[in-house]
Amino acid sequence: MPQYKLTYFNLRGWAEPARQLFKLAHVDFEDVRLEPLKSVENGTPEWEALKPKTPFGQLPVLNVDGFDIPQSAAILRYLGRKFGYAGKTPEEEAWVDAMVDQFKDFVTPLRQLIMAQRGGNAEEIEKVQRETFGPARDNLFKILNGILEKSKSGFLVGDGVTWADLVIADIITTMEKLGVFDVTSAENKKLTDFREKVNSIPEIKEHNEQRPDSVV
Ligand SMILES: N[C@@H](CCC(=O)N[C@@H](CS)C(=O)NCC(=O)O)C(=O)O
Repeated sequence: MPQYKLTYFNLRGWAEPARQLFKLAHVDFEDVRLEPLKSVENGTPEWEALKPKTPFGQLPVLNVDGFDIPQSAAILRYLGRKFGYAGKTPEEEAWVDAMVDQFKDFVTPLRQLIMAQRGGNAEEIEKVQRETFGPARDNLFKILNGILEKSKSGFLVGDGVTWADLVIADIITTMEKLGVFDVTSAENKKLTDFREKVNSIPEIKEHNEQRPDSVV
């Protein structure tokens, strides 16, 4: 069995679905958590020392028997294929990739919202919500709702859970914690039920109950 080491900050962020994949597959890994960044520009001493040694100067990085893999989606695709959570056919694999690519298009507006919330200026938060984050979220939710409507399994792709489900379920949690996803809203019912379905998988449930909590 290879030795896996996943290095990230002490956040859910870009690493959480990979941590969940290890739990789902019952595979041991070293969960290295650095102090969270003080801000995107201002790192921490332990990160400053590690950054130049990482392939792309960012985390997460997965190390497999001494071999480094950067970029969260590459890590997830690699683990998903190895552990059987990447889709059952090349077409399903393509759809898993497409779901996560679609989500990645949403990251810039989401980051703008997080930065505006951190700045604490109510006018700026309202502007980002109205002009960038809100329309991007509505577009993503329309796509996700359409897919879930047609899904026979309740998962996004095929008849079982894939790494795309873990990514999307986790980002719903982040949005809830940021105050921009209302679990009580009827409009959000499909997405709320979807997240519940993913988070009810026994291994995921156990992992989520034991993990350190964070907003992102
Ligand atoms: N596209 C990358 C984004 C990774 C990323 O943004 N990492 C941030 C933390 S969330 C980071 O390492 N920041 C520290 C830095 O850039 O110095 C991925 O998906 O892995």
